[in-house]
Amino acid sequence: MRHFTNVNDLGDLKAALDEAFEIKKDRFKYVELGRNKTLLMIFFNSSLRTRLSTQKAAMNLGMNVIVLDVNQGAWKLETERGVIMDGDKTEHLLEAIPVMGCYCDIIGVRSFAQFQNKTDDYNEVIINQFIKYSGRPVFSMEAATRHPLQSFADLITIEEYKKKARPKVVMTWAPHPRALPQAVPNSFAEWMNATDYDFVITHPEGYELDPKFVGNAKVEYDQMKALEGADFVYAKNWSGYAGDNYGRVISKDRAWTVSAAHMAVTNNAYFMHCLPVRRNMIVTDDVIESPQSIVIPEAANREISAQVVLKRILEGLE
Ligand SMILES: NCCC[C@H](NC(=O)CCC(=O)O)C(=O)O
Ligand SMILES: NC(=O)OP(=O)(O)O
Repeated sequence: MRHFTNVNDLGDLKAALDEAFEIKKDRFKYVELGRNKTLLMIFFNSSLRTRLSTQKAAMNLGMNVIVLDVNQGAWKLETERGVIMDGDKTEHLLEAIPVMGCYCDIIGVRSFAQFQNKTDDYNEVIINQFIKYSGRPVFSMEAATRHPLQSFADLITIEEYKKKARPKVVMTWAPHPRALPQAVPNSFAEWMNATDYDFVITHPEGYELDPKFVGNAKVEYDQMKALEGADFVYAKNWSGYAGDNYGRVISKDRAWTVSAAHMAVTNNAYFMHCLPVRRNMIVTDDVIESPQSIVIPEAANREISAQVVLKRILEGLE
């Protein structure tokens, strides 16, 4: 594997899951693979899980790791071409990217949607410039439209906890005070569509996601109806995608906050969230603290998903 930005880069999901469970049994089996190889992780946005789990995965593979928080200590980067750089931005991404490529073997990039230009966001202009100009394999640590390391960890988690071959998985929108990207729900939908699970998406009207990601999912506007009989409840906030609602908060309706009353109509479902989560906005304290909440094992699987991806990229290095 050269780059990793979406589900298709992984190929056969069954094989990827087998590899994940093999690694989970013995995390240090491939500790020689990354010897003298350097991972550079670049963060344009904050992170707890991605940063720690990806670094741990790289260390399990024997790699060296460098982390750059672009907003803390690096020069301010210009991303648009053709701009007269007479403002506060010191360096252009077009020089910074190939320079960063000189110091490492693999690059991970976190760069959220900026909500200034939907076309740029949905064309993934930032991570695609890293792919084009770094000369290195690049993987997404959450880009503008997808968060594939998260979705892969979510899939591993569902496979570990499911009690039937074809569980009902419901992704529900939940309220949040700020405008959040669509990357996590887009990506989760993309990965769920690559399985044969019974997959349902529920959200208030106006929160329709890009049809490209919704795929064959059933969209149900009645949250309680959607949750009936669910085996997994995957909560997430996202901001509007369609038309003028792009990047906007349309509703903060706390009737959508996942509570015990919501979980009561499910098939004793497991509760999932990628974290960080705003308690009593997205989910009530009692639900996230309940035995059915698997948010911690879900986060733990981020180390495994990252390790499969790094292992495959290392195996593909010339
Ligand atoms: N990678 C996990 C989620 C990251 C991001 N959440 C956030 O920015 C939360 C910010 C806040 O709660 O203020 C998102 O939704 O894509
Ligand atoms: N779930 C996730 O990606 O968390 P961080 O934003 O903390 O990395």
